[in-house]
Amino acid sequence: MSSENSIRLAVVPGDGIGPEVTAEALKVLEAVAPVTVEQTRYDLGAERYLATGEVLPDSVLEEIRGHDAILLGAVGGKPGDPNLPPGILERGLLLRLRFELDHYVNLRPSRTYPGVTTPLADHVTGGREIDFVVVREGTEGPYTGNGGALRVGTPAEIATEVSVNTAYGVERVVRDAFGRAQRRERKLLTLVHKTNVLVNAGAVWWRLTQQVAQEFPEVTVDYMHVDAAMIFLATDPTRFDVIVTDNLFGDIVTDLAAAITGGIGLAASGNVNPDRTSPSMFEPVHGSAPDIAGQGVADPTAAILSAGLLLDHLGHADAAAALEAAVLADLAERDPATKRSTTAVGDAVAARLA
Ligand SMILES: NC(=O)C1=CN([C@@H]2O[C@H](COP(=O)(O)OP(=O)(O)OC[C@H]3O[C@@H](n4cnc5c(N)ncnc54)[C@H](O)[C@@H]3O)[C@@H](O)[C@H]2O)C=CC1
Ligand SMILES: CC(C)CC(=O)C(=O)O
Ligand SMILES: [Mg+2]
Repeated sequence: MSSENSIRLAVVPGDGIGPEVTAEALKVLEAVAPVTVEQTRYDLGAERYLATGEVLPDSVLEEIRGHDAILLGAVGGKPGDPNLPPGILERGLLLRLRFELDHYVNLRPSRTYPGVTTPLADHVTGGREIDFVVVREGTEGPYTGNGGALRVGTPAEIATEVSVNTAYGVERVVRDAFGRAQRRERKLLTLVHKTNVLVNAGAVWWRLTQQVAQEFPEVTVDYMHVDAAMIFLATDPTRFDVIVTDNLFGDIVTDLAAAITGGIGLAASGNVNPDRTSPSMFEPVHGSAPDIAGQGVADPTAAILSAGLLLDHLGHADAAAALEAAVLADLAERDPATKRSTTAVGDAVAARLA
């Protein structure tokens, strides 16, 4: 039975720890009132590719379009796996979903959690909480597949990956980031780029940031070269509020952001289509973690929090808040000396919602 609280969810568990953490996110989603989930599971990933040669058939993509949202675990094999051509799943499945569904806002919040220790000493954060969001452009940059290689395997080999930055693509993600900054208390937006070297792409980002800033007079605009931003993420992360950046820089920045706030197992993300012309996709920041896959030790918190972002995106703000509160309570009571299994964490969070 379909109702306004029912979510038609496409689930892509994927590879490695993807299915393990997705199962826990679904467990928690099913425990959150008043939403109900009607799931369609898609067995996309390494196993299907190896068995059939299929990565993302067009018919499957069209079916996925018919859902309210997508929950994805992670895709990809062990780096260097001879059975998987490099990027076949990352580009052919994950990025294809992001591009085809126009997920131009890759939203990655980062915050400290009560009870969670971080690698940063107290003197670095000055006792203040880290709480920022990275708005990573999701459909352009060097990830579009523009490039190639000549004279492969010879000493004269040349390989290129061209970064694509359109005014259309940059302006829309920058405007989204300004909107988020406007709604936050500190109203501070930091553009992170490398305008001193990547002068063509940098000029588009710089100019459009200055231009869109005119629409948001309450938002303070800052700029930082990406290398310097790494210094400040490690030494003074509370200075950030909203970071807007391109697809590659955002990918790297958000793994560091995860590390400084308690680990990659806690970092959630949403691949958002703000115009709602297609379903948005929610997934942990991390990958398929082949080094721990199958051991039942992956932390499913990032996947669970990603399900919270999904609820919020679909307008279930109360359910999203309840899910986040349950995760926070669970984190606050975690004993770092006791390692819990993936399912134990999911069970504990779900139990708080029951
Ligand atoms: N969105 C996606 O589907 C992504 C896929 N990948 C793919 O995943 C594969 C592995 O990539 P890596 O670079 O190793 O990144 P990764 O994020 O999978 O793993 C990096 C490190 O973090 C640990 N880790 C990751 N998630 C964890 C969790 N939930 N709990 C505890 N520890 C966790 C792993 O054990 C590993 O030591 C590759 O095939 C890569 O292309 C990588 C990033 C994102
Ligand atoms: C395949 C990559 C684009 C996935 C990734 O590392 C990410 O989105 O953070
Ligand atoms: Mg990444």
